Amino acid sequence: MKIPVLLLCSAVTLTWGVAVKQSRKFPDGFIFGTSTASYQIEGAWNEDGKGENIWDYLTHTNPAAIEDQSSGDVACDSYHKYERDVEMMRELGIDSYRFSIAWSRILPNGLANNVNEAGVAYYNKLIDEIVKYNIEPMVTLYHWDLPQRLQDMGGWLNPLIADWFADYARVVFDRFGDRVKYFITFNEGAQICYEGYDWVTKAPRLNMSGIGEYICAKNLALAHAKAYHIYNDDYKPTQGGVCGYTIAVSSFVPLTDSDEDAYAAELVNQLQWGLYTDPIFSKDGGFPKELFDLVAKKSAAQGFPRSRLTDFTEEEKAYIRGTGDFFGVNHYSGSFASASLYTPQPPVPSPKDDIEIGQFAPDDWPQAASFWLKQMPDSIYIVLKNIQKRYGDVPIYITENGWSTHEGIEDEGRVAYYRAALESALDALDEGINLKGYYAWSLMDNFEWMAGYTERFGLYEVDFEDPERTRTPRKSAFIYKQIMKTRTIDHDYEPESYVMTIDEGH
Ligand SMILES: C[C@H]1O[C@@H](Oc2ccc([N+](=O)[O-])cc2)[C@H](O)[C@@H](O)[C@H]1O
Repeated sequence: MKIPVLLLCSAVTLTWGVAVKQSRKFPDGFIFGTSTASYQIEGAWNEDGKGENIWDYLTHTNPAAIEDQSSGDVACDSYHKYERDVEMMRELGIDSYRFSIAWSRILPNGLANNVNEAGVAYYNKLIDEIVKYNIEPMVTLYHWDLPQRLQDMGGWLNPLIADWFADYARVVFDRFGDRVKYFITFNEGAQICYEGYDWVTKAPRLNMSGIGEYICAKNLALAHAKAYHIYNDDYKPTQGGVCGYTIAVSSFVPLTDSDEDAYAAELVNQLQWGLYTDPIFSKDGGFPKELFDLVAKKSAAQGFPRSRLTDFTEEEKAYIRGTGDFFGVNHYSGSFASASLYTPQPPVPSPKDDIEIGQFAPDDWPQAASFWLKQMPDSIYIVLKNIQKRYGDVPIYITENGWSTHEGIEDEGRVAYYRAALESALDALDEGINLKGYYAWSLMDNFEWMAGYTERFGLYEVDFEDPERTRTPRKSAFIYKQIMKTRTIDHDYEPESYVMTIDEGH
């Protein structure tokens, strides 16, 4: 067995026998930012008319599902502390802030007949505060917090949800599009559909194995396309923004140079992201061919009269194709893919639809606090090349990238991860990949879904024992600030002190 050596594009060259670092610069106009999501930071779960969402429902009815039996009821309390959040953005000197809107905060029962003006007012205050300091807001319409009333009516399995989402999207564009120029419809299709309706690792935790994900994937694509067309036809001409889609993309590299392992890597890419993004970004539209054929074959062998993965009509394909102004990538890690070597060790994405593809993540890759997160060398470069190969020169934003620790201000693991990740992004830029920006996950510690508060991703530490939810910058905050300020990566830079200030102009 031959394990491929990854292409490591080194930033070190030899001059007169001495190793010197080339100081490569991020190009002018490259956007640096940080990301968060509503349920993970806002709290105020039932204040000022907000409706219940599927994470409120899950954490209240089944607290044991969450590792520390916690919830996002208060979280970072950003609903009340948003001014401090914006102050942190100014301290860091970010260009842009990605956050999400809680659907049930502005439409309490999910439907657009009843707009909660208090919820709208909260986002108006937040957006006004952001733009006041020349920070560009990037808004995700849906980061997993579906109004519970819509889930009661089937959630993402009910085809009517495409219209419910489109109506919600129209309210968002209408109320906030004068100041928001970057919209993302969905955060991570596979996590919404596969984890929510098959693997039961995310709300609503419905086990519709082998079919739930596929119904959801189709409804999600149609919902995205409807929202995109509304923006494109009714708002873009006057507001002039863009509307994209964000997906989790890991780097899957064939373990050997055999055809079987190449097929395994292709299939795992199709399972993780192609199922969601091919309908939007591929030349021909529709679901990925290999996966589509495989599910059809398996369905037939299982006695189903038709495939569990229902195809789009030609009209639907045409309606969805091309509905992405940019491709948002949430990238964290990767692994080798093998057709034969099945190694049930974390991180192992579940073999969806019983497709057993071996995932091989070497022991010597650094391990984060999250079981699924290992630091794969040069993985951003690999991922961006894969996307370019699949969809050409579509504009790409890395909308999330980050590293978890258990706690602590001296977060050397996160510092090393960010430096390596950004070097890898520079490698991709050097090769002309159309990468427009990079958002660190996350601005601050927050509610990490099923892991509760046991894993921390923040540039700022949050004290969840403190009613004030005090935020304190970690070492990584100073390192990221220095990178953004100089637009270069100085691997020797050490902060003089851990006192954060706002630089002139921010
Ligand atoms: C830590 C953040 O995780 C994001 O979700 C994913 C999903 C999939 C992978 N993956 O490696 O396959 C990584 C992260 C999520 O969007 C965000 O909210 C955070 O929880």
